[in-house]
Amino acid sequence: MQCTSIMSVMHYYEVAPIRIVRAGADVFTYHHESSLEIGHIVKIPVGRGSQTGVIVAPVTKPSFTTKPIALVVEQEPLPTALLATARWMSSYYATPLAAVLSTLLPRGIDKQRRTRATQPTHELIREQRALTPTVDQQAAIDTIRQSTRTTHLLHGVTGSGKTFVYKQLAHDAIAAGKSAIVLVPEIALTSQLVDEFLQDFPDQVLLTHSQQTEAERHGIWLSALRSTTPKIVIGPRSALFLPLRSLGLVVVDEMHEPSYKQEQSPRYSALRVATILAEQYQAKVIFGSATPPVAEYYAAKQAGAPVITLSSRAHNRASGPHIEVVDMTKRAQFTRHRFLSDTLLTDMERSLATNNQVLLFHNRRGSAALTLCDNCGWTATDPDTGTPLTLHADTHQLIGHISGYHMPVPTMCPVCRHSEIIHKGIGTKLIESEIARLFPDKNIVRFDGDSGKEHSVDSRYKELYDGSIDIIIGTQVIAKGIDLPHLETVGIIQADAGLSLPDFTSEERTFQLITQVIGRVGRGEVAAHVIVQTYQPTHTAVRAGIAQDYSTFYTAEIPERSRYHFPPFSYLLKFVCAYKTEKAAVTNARKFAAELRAELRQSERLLGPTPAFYEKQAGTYRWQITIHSPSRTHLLELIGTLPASGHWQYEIDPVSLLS
Ligand SMILES: Nc1ncnc2c1ncn2[C@@H]1O[C@H](COP(=O)(O)OP(=O)(O)OP(=O)(O)O)[C@@H](O)[C@H]1O
Ligand SMILES: [Zn+2]
Repeated sequence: MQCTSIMSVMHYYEVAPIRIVRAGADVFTYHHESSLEIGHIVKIPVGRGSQTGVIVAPVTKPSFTTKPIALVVEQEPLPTALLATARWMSSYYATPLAAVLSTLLPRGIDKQRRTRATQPTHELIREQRALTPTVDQQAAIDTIRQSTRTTHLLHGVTGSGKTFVYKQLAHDAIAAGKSAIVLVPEIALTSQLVDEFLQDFPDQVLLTHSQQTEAERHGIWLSALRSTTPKIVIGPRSALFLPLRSLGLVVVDEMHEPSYKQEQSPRYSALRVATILAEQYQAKVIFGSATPPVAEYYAAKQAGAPVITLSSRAHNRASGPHIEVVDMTKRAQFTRHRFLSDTLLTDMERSLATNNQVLLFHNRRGSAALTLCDNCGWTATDPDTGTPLTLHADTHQLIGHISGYHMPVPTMCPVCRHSEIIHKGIGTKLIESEIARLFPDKNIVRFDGDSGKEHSVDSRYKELYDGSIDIIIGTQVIAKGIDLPHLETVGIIQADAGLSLPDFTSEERTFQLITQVIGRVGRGEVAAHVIVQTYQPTHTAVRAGIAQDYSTFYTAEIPERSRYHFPPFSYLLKFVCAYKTEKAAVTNARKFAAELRAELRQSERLLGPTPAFYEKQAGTYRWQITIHSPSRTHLLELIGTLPASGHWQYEIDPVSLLS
């Protein structure tokens, strides 16, 4: 009734819309006739339309007139810890709160949906034995249990049994009535981890992954929000944002993986967000890896965060593999095939004869990296990016992996009309076709960015585990984390392939991949072999990778980072502009660089402007400027000097300077 509503007290709230309403404004004031809580998701009128928003604070009646909140979308408010984390992300990454909230909340949050089952339908695959913890594992568990710190780095060599440590600490969290989040770097590793956790926590696992539909994601989000019992959440970086009532543990498994950095705005690091979230909930975080990023390792030590080491393999009969290095410049080792050495082929044959598995790793997709004319040197390049096109022989296409550009393979040179078009370099598709020719009766499966959903490690995990796939060929997708009992021979086709990329993390990435791939074997009772083929056997990243020697790599890499002002010694800020013409890109980049130089401090360095590695993209020319600074705060201030135009993008803490 009219008069009672006048009599009743109005409540005023700051509401943060999940779409940007006006640049620079994160919150707006609205009123509601009943009392609401911080974190309530509501519908608010904005202009002529309506928007979803989140209540961030109660306020006193303002002097201006306010509009009413139209509707409360969810009875259960968002956990305040999650909201606080969102606000932290907004300021730490200099990103509007709306952009953060729309990342945090599921799409179609205001839709009414039929409720559905959220338990993963997963048939248990891995054989479970009751494990007695090793001395190292028990010590790690005890240290983390007793620690009063938030973040812990679990540096455990490949096969050291980090999963067991995670599970024990997850049991602790559940026993205390708190949830746990276990992050996996990509869907490839989900099945294995879900299997491990479902065995221990059959009714409590909530699984999120990138291939779920909008409705499925929403369903899982709601069941987290409404759940009164603790859950084990398993998923990619976005799993951090499930609205849990309580949280006792966050695990970031394979913390060195680049997928923990989001590449669209907000360009956040799941590692940083995990720590902030855990602080809000008073939970513990474990970053696990056999190859922690050197910058993270250094920072953890500096901050006095516990660094816990598992230095040997967990399985009592695991002896580590026998490793052989093949120098690719010595062609006498390649009498049977041009890139599959005699040693590798012999070892493959031996494993296959005894029904054991073989894994071949190569970090290049497609069939060949370079297509060129043997007569005049013309190279097939992507008109959008200026970088070489990759041959995909199965579809007779040349494809740009960044732009998606494709064209049929030319039968003659477009410049000199010569018919000798040659293809150089090795890709996983070429390896697959060669292996299929050499081993025609074997079950061969390729896993890489081209192999599609039905050939993902996740969907074919059972065949990988039980050994019915004989030969596994793949890129970095198969390099990490997987634990396969029948795997006996591992071949690295060209260990130095990644070193040619001009990026500050290329060597680290090469070291990590070699270490991780070798670590796929020698984990159990099978006496395993690894054959590492490389043109650069003496390169530090290659040598330390082969020796599985983190400390050698770390000791060599840290002074390099210091000398060239890279993390952990400097923070990085990258500005990239995109213009229709090269001239405009150069002129504007130079102009902004001059403005930035005027703001620079003594301890800071500006590099550029230079053409971006992918100089041409989507019909624009891209130029970039990089700033190295010991002060992250000052870099955030520099973002504030960005010209107000749609031509510029910035990224703070980039993990690559190439994209
Ligand atoms: N205490 C134990 N006793 C015997 N076997 C164990 C023990 N702990 C783990 N294992 C076994 O050792 C193998 C490796 O364990 P896990 O996959 O957890 O290694 P990881 O540390 O995660 O390695 P990676 O870094 O390569 O992923 C698994 O097969 C696991 O079942
Ligand atoms: Zn030519």
